[in-house]
Amino acid sequence: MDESLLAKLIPLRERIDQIDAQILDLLNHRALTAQQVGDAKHAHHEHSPVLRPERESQVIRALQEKNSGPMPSGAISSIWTEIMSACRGLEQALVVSYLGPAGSFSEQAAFEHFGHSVSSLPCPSFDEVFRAVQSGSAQVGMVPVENSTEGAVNRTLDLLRESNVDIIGEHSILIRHCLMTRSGNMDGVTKVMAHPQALAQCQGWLNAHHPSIAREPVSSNAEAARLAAIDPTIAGIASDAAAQTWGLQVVSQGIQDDPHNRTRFLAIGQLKTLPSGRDKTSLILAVSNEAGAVYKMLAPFSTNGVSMTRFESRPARTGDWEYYFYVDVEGHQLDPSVKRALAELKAQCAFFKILGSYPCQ
Ligand SMILES: C=C(O[C@@H]1C=C(C(=O)O)C=C[C@H]1O)C(=O)O
Repeated sequence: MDESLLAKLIPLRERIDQIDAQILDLLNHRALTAQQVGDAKHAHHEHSPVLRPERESQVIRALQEKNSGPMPSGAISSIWTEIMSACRGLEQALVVSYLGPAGSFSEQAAFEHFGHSVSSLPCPSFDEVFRAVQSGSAQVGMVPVENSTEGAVNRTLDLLRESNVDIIGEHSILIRHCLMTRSGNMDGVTKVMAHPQALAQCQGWLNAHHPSIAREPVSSNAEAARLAAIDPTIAGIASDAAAQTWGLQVVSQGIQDDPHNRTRFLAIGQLKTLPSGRDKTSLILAVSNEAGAVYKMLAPFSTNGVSMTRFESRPARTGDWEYYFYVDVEGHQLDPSVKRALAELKAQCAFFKILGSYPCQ
């Protein structure tokens, strides 16, 4: 290296080493303090939850507001997610269930949301993810609920209605699909495998580039990658991370039809999240199949000044054109206006279920 450059770098690197030593000291100081919080919670109530999603959101938002740069706001969020994950991990490793195997987008969402100091429980289906949370073998789970290209993830909607878990957070990620094989080319490939959602998100590209190769749905994209790793006649559609996890070569990158393809995931658990100051409430409603019923059903939101951010319907499977309506509104169920709207809805709806209030991402 150039002598004059080296002369400039040496003191700067020494300064960075000093700063890192200070950060390390502070991190340990923080970890000890978080442990004291844990001890205080435990002394107060043996089963007090270690994870407080609203507190973690408040910590990150407060730092983002305080931040004057040049650290980007997104970096503040990912760095502190990891710091809090490590602090929590000292008290108790949070067990997180999600649709596996390793390398799935659900795994990515789970790590981005809860940090890496967790214990992972990859499951073979969404049903198993819910079951793990409900039985307590996982404290939290991460499931996809909607995609910007393909819409609702119906199985998740049904499981939210059937099971007894709370939504405790949301996390949306950009979904970039890759086509991958063992060899890095498509020679001898007879099947493209992926989760049905991924096949749908890439159908235009597949029609244009590999119209004659059969498409076969499997339980997850990472599962397709796992299968492609043992069979050279299979190409998988999955994430970059899955290609690395399963030792595959990427044939084509970014093959999703929409370059802005995003999936929103929900964090689920068995705990009630308190207001964080910027929250959302999700619920399921149903009314009788009569003229004007849906219009009337929604009136309590507008009369109480509550904004609706999502409205989705699922057939109730009665064969009678009856539906469950999945509604997201701004605010926490403990906020006075939301509370009033919910009380009115509960009194008038044939079906009413609160899925949870949780911090907005
Ligand atoms: C330390 C606490 O417990 C956990 C860890 C947190 C942290 O490291 O900042 C924040 C919230 C909780 O999930 C707390 O409740 O403040």
